[in-house]
Amino acid sequence: MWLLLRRAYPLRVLLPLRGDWVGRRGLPRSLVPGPPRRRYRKEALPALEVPVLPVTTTEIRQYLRAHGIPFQDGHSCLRAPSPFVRSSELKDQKKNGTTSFCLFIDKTTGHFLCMSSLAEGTWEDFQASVEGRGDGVKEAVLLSDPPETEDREEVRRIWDRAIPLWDLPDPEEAQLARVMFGLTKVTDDTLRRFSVRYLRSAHSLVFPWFTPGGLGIRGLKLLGVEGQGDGVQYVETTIPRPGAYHNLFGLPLISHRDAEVVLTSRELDSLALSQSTGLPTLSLPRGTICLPPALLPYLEQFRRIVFWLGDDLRSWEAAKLFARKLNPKRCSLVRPGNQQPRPLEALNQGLNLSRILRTALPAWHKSIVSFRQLREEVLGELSNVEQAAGVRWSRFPDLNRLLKGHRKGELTVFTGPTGSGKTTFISEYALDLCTQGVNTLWGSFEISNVRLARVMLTQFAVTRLEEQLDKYEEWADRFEDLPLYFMTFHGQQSIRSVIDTMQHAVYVYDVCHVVIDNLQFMMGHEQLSTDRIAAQDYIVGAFRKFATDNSCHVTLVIHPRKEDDDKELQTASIFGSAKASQEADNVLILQDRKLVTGPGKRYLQVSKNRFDGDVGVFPLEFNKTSLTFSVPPKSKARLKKIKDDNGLGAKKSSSGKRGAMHQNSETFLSQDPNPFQSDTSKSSR
Ligand SMILES: Nc1ncnc2c1ncn2[C@@H]1O[C@H](COP(=O)(O)OP(=O)(O)OP(=O)(O)O)[C@@H](O)[C@H]1O
Repeated sequence: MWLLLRRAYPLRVLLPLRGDWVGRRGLPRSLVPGPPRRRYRKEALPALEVPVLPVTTTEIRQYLRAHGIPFQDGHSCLRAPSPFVRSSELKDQKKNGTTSFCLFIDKTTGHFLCMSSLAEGTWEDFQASVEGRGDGVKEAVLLSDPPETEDREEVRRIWDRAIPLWDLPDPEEAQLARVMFGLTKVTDDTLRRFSVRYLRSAHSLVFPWFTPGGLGIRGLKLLGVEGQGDGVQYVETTIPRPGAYHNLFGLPLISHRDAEVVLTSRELDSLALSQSTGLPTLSLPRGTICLPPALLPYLEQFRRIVFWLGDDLRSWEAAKLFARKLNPKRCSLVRPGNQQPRPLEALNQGLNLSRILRTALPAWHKSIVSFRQLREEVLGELSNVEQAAGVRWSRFPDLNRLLKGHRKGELTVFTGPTGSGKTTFISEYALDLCTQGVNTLWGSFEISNVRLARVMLTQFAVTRLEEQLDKYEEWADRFEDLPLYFMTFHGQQSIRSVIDTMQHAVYVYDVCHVVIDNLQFMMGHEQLSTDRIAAQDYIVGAFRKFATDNSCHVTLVIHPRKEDDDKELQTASIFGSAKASQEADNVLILQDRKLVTGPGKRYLQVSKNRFDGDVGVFPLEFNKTSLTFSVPPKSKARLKKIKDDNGLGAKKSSSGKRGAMHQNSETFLSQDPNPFQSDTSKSSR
């Protein structure tokens, strides 16, 4: 197929995000009116601010009762009559017999949405309006932001230019488009029901986002195709930008009587599913990346929700996380596997989609499970060994060789001497994952978010932006679309408020990696060293529990204890008791002493790896211009797998406790008093 496409379209057409013919969103310049536009935003960073005391469901219930507001308990929301519906609309609702309980209050955050007026706001906004503290402007203030004029115009312009596939004047072009998107078995009728169009100038499908009630168009998603090696990959562009694109594609086709729905991660899959099963189906706006709570009210009506997100382990993990938000008791999951590809592929392979749906497994597990309930999950891991090892770094191949990947639910402890570049390194390590779709929350207590974002943006662009300010907007736009969030804390914080913020981020933004820089900022002002050690143990325990309970990776920066200047750091050099290294799944040490052959040279030592036991060390070279660390191409010192880090590991394995430290049977170097000595003969590369 790729050859066919190559012949039909010049390469630059197939690579819509590159070249000078594209506008800011990757749309052809002809569709982007006027000179380059700048966006002025109040908040440049997606900073996370959480009320000091997050509200609980019990408090919401008590408040509603105390104010005489009737409510119904739903799966993820409480439903109540909306104070934001005008009296005329209320009369209409009564006449039509439609329910007046159209206000949905999120049980976890208190955030509300009025389905009738589309007013939305925080729990505090709601209280203010109930108590008449809204200064008479409540509706104007609370009504959800209309799309920016600029976006509205762009949406309208594209939508008007796009045409149904069957209206394309050249049948060959229509056929090619169908082949390109795998739509040869999807009928015109299906495309018509879902109002899918085609934009010839960008060779993209256009999926509309209609306002509830179907009166207007609120946004859209363009799906193009890009060449990648011998294959192709789909490229999505949304208007508005991904963070504000909350379209549940297929919603206008859902009747309020539908009690079941199948959720997919792509519009194309929903087309295939609907056509071959006739079941109600919706696709999530950003696939497996997130399920924004703003969408939960639209899913409240369903008694049963089946997730069929894709054919890989990542889709399976995302489905399990999303099911938690929707109440796992009503959710079932289609397990990825050879015989269960994603819906569009299943349709194209002539499989029976209804039969696959019947194999969906309940998402809900009791606290005690039998192997029978786990066997499918174990099979999933065994048949996707590479994916089970986690997301691989693109900039740090040696880290992949040792740790194999970045996995959900783990705790990584990272240490290194003062001023050695811990923040700089961990910033790039997290950015690398974030650019691959790992939703990341940063807690930077020492340096300001602006400074941190500046470092990250430089690393992202891999260039010194100070000298190329004309490129700033372009890079900043791309950076802004990363699933990256920052806590607004600075200086000393209580562990409780930090954990609450993390919990909020997991729920609202599906964050699956939290970086805490650094733990010392949660330890209060205890003077006595015994108090400090106890405080640290408590905090490490809290992060450990958080990581496990939320399937979220936590990377914790901890300062080392004061050591002699000429000593290498070891696992035991981490400040405090042995708790941090015992609880951690991975221990990383940034070493900057000995064998320093040039300025900026550092070594990264993996001294604990619970996943498969491989530990070792590799060099990092600092590039002062781009603030990046990279493996020097012709370095003599190469990755070395080492047996032990002189202490804790040996103790632990002899105690026979859980943990895969040092269990790997690969040929290790014998215990080396100086692990950094270059030894190319034993290089693993
Ligand atoms: N390998 C390196 N060589 C030279 N300079 C570096 C290197 N790594 C980082 N730097 C620079 O050193 C400064 C301090 O780096 P950074 O804040 O990352 O260190 P840190 O270990 O986190 O410090 P702290 O111990 O105070 O938390 C920054 O200006 C950074 O650009």
